[in-house]
Amino acid sequence: MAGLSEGVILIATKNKGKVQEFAHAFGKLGRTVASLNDFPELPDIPEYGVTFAENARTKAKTAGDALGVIALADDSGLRVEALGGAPGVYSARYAGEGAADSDNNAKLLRELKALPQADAAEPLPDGTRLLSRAQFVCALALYDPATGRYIESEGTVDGYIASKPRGSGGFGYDPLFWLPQLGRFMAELSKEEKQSISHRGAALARLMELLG
Ligand SMILES: O=P(O)(O)OP(=O)(O)OP(=O)(O)OC[C@H]1O[C@@H](n2cnc3c(O)ncnc32)[C@H](O)[C@@H]1O
Ligand SMILES: [Mg+2]
Repeated sequence: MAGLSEGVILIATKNKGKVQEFAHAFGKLGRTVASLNDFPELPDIPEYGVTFAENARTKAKTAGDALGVIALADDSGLRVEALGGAPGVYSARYAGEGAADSDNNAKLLRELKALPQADAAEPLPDGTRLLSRAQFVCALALYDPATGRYIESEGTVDGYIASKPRGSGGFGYDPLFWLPQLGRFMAELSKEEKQSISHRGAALARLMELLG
């Protein structure tokens, strides 16, 4: 099994969008990251948890124990008010196991447009509707296999799900997530801007505080 060089931070994820965001955040601190894409021999980690925090702990522990290094895991997703908090912990597989981001986004729009209820806010100037309030959530777990202990944090960001996608940055549901505080879509932000406002950026800042 390939090893991990000294000082490299292991992110227990296979999501390339997350890897890029962590690489950006830790790059500013002079650190590089590795991910589970660098260890294809490790089996997929099942996500049976009913909370983001539970799934984050499972991913960090499984990867950390398997590789014998400190591991940082991220479990995240989207809570949509008009859908009673769905897709929540099922965000990655909303349109089915192995679903692509585009499938999940298409299902989200289908579900929201099928609801009888009124839009959540006035349309944007170009007529794009704001279908529901929504919140991105990110739970982080840092696990040390030497002690069996975790350091955990959580971050959120509030916004709206728009009726049409905009922007080509980020990943996942970013092109549908409109930020009223910026008047822009999450997928229109640079990595730096996204880190400063996102659920992941907030969770990471909190984790750094806890680490002192
Ligand atoms: O479990 P790992 O390997 O980390 O990768 P994953 O993609 O399966 O990640 P999750 O289980 O945490 O599922 C999170 C899903 O929520 C969505 N999501 C999370 N953070 C997001 C973000 O910053 N922007 C857009 N969508 C996000 C995205 O669709 C992810 O697939
Ligand atoms: Mg996952």
